[in-house]
Amino acid sequence: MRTPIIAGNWKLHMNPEQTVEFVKAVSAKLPESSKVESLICAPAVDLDALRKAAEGTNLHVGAENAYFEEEGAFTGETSPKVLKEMGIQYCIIGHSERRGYFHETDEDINKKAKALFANGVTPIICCGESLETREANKQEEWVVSQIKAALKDLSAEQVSSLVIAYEPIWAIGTGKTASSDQAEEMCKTIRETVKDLYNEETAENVRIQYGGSVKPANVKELMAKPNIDGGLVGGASLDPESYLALVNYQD
Ligand SMILES: O=C[C@H](O)COP(=O)(O)O
Repeated sequence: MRTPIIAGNWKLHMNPEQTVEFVKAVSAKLPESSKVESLICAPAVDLDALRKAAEGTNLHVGAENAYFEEEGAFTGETSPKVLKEMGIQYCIIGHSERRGYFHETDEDINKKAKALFANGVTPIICCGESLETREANKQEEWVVSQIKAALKDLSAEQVSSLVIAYEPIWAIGTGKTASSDQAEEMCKTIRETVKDLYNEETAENVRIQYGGSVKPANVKELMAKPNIDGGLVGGASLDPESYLALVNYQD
């Protein structure tokens, strides 16, 4: 049985003080981790404050990006080894904003996944098509190719434990959510791709999130779909009340 995972992706928002305030506001009302995993992925500059504030609560902590090298002359990058040392459990990789603005390739994302596993941090691997690709009805082949590239040479055990986030680019921050049927259709395709690449057990274990204008008003419908195991939420994760409504969608 897959435990649902609702993750906030704060992007370039929040400072350490706001982070501590946020955790204070949500910590008493988070669901049990066995019921729903509540996660916040924060900017690197907030991670220390977030991890300390979240200690002893049901809030899990993740980063928004990491480099594939552990140390060296790589100005401005974040080390997966240091994430582990800081007690960070998850790290988003391959978000469409990283692919688009920072020119990250499928190969980089595969290297980052391996570096995170080498350091005991669980990757959340993002994939998703542009509006142009969807209008050309090529979304399935696009996403399948991103998944195959990202998972290259990972073991079945590793893939069982990671998280995949399907985020159609046209639905991010636009208020235009994919319909729950569109989201389910692609999450199902992703699970079938994992089954083809590995086996049934791995496909049953891997958790697949949908991201793109997820809000308290639509989370329940999305989470009711059999292949959607969670949400990766931008805007609606910044406000404590809205975040609590998302993670407590079962109530
Ligand atoms: O990682 C989160 C996604 O980019 C979705 O962002 P959004 O919920 O603001 O549309």
